[in-house]
Amino acid sequence: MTAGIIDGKAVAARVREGLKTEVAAFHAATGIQPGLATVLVGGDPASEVYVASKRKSSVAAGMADLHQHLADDASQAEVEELLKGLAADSSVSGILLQLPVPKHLDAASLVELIPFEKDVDGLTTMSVGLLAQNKPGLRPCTPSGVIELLDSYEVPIEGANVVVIGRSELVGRPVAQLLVNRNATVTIAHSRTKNLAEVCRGADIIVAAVGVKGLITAEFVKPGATVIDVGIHRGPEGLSGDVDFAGVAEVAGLITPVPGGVGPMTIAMLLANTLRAAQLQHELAAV
Ligand SMILES: Nc1nc2c(c(=O)[nH]1)N[C@@H](CN(C=O)c1ccc(C(=O)N[C@@H](CCC(=O)O)C(=O)O)cc1)CN2
Repeated sequence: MTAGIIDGKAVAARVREGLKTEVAAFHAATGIQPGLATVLVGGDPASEVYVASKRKSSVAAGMADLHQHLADDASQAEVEELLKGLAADSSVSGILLQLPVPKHLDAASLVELIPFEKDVDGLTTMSVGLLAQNKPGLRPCTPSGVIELLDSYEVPIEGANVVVIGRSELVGRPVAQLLVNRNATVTIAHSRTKNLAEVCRGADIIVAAVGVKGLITAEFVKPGATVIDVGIHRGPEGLSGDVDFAGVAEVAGLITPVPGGVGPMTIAMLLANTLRAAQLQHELAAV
């Protein structure tokens, strides 16, 4: 293996430590304890694990845990009622609707009930617009985590050729926009892209967020390129990503592992967004 490993666990731990100090300082200066309302509908096992981790990490950072759990058969109206209540509650700094929600619910319209200043997932139309216009706002957590990893390992973004594989609203589109806002030259590849391996071989940075286990193999990668794997696949042999780690690590300059790469950054950036949301609401209240 020639590639250096990007240690997401270590970067996330550093971010979380810094936030703990910032939260304490904000609390002491304003009397406001940032509060995170995670909303889980149903009992999807992976979602339960992620939400438990978000709650534990928020408390460790000095925030209030304002978790809400609704049954699997909660109606659209019940979830709407809950979200409207949280939107109006001044003790709630950030609201997060854990995805996916059960199939009978319309996730997109539920997300729109979150006011932009509490949208710690950065998924509302308002937050997406602010990102597109490169205006201050709350950015989606996994994409911000990708940028934080690149910055932590001093990977140049400005002027870099980046291929993002995947165009989801949660990861592909926002990460591409964040990279464009940092003056990268970005190609968004997807299931209809022709000659994907050839397109990827032109990249200084590859962000794989396509949801196909092991799709990115060594022949997709220019020697020395940075490879960021956002995929998570559970199999009998444990977790793996969209990247064939062993093969690609022979060619890449830097690579994220799965687990221990991008995943831990998602929760660290959520905490950063929750503090930022509390600060934003404090500033808006003073106007
Ligand atoms: N409302 C949201 N829903 C979902 C999001 C999101 O950002 N907002 N992202 C994913 C799931 N997710 C957080 O919710 C998440 C995924 C992975 C990890 C993580 O730490 N992964 C670890 C492995 C953990 C494990 O053993 O499973 C790693 O990669 O090292 C954290 C959060 C979908 N839903």
